[in-house]
Amino acid sequence: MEHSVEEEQSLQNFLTWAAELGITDSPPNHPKSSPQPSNPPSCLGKSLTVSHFPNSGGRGLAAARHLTKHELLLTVPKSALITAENLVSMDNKLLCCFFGKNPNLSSTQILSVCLLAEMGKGRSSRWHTYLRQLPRSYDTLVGFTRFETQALQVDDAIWAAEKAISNAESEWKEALSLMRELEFQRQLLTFRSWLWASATISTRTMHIPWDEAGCLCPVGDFFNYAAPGEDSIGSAFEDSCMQFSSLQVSSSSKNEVLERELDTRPVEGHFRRLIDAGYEEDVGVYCFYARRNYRKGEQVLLSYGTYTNLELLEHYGFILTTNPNEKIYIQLEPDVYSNSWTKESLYIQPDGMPSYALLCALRLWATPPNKRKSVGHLAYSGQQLSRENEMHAMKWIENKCCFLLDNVRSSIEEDICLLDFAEKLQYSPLNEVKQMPLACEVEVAAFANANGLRTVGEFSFSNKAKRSLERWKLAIRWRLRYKQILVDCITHCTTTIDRLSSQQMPCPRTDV
Ligand SMILES: C[S@@+](CC[C@H](N)C(=O)[O-])C[C@H]1O[C@@H](n2cnc3c(N)ncnc32)[C@H](O)[C@@H]1O
Repeated sequence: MEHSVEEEQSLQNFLTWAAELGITDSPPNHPKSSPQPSNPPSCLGKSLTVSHFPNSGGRGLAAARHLTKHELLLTVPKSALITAENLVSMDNKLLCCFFGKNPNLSSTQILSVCLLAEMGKGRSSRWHTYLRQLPRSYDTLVGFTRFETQALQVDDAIWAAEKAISNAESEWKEALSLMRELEFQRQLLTFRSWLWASATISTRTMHIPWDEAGCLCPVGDFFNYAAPGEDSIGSAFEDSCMQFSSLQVSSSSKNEVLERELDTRPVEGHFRRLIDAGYEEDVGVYCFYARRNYRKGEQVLLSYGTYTNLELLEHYGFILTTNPNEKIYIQLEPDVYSNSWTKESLYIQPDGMPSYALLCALRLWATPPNKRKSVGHLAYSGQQLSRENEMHAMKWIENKCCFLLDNVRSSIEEDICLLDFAEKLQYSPLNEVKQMPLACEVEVAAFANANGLRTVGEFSFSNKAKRSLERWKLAIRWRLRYKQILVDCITHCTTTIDRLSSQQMPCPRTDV
């Protein structure tokens, strides 16, 4: 990716500014800390450098040298963290508006208002150098147009997008009177500006114990994401702890427990780090650690938490082709559903296998009601109950997957074709996109229509259409992965049924 001289200069200014705030990748007492000042002064260069990774997050941080697992890589002092508290404390207008009043807004709404107020100050903002580095637009679900939302094809995903949009709209309306009271410029009062602020917060805030909205963490928010467990071969304990680490995660109480643990551990030393990032109260610093060893030049990644692809799309605006935490939730009919399982435990895994709970629930359902009690303990311990029972359960899952696949508008082959076409639209000169694949005609026409393009040949895109193309591709990639998992599940079920039906041996338990 090409970067303008201006962008490079702006990044360099930002890194110098960050160094002045005390942000550093070679903290004092760090064994790799160097007394030599860099020229121009920069907060990076000893352990990390800014680099571009086109297929895994774009701008990110690369290892500047060999990095060792659990090593402290970056520290950001509390005074450099951008929180609602410090934005309000340095702004008289905000202070007056909030002083003694409860604006009845959530902490995230308050941070959005503060962020927009800061944007309104332009160059005079204390955080101007940081704010300039922020993306101008995001691909989170909340920014999906109607066409892009429909391109997700699956009801649950469409519903998630519609809910995100309507929630954002309500939150914006609730905050409008405060923003008017603060005399925001007209442009900052728009829903578009609100979406930008809330997406900035959703994609970049990091957990802090004293504010649920989290904080913006200059330089620390340059780390791109890897799913917990994806690139670290840690112990089960370490992996489960990683779920609660770093970028704003769902449960603040879990974080508090974890941070209490962390406070007792030295920054460097013999103890293994439990997580890869967190605010350390005793030193008043946000610390980032290497989750594994890295070779020089490799991208250093952070776990923001455990997310399915739909959740990643909703909160961060991207998906992973290989996401170990992907799940296709399966709704059971009332006659199959057992209260013993939470709905979140009933799903198909990314490898196409039914989850433990789903299989247990179906094995019990496939057992005659009068026998369920006597075999319950076997089912709950994950055992196969009988050959017929297993075949019955597998047939149910297979039928369910076929039903779900029948309910989406396009096939896997069509999606692959469409994705290929959409990629070409982006990278090929116009005249190379000669023929539109027939199978994709309807959707391509809908895309052209939604973006005010008269014909599919007219693909010299406006910036708005380019952004829409990105989100459309994300929607296609999301639904494609969904369908591939369902197909893998069908293969698993049919293979199991074939194997069981060819077995000659009678099963030990023929009573179920
Ligand atoms: C905390 S920021 C990371 C830095 C960001 N790349 C930047 O340039 O500022 C999080 C955002 O980076 C992108 N991102 C992070 N990890 C990614 C990944 N593995 N694949 C694709 N995009 C990713 C997403 O846009 C996400 O919302």
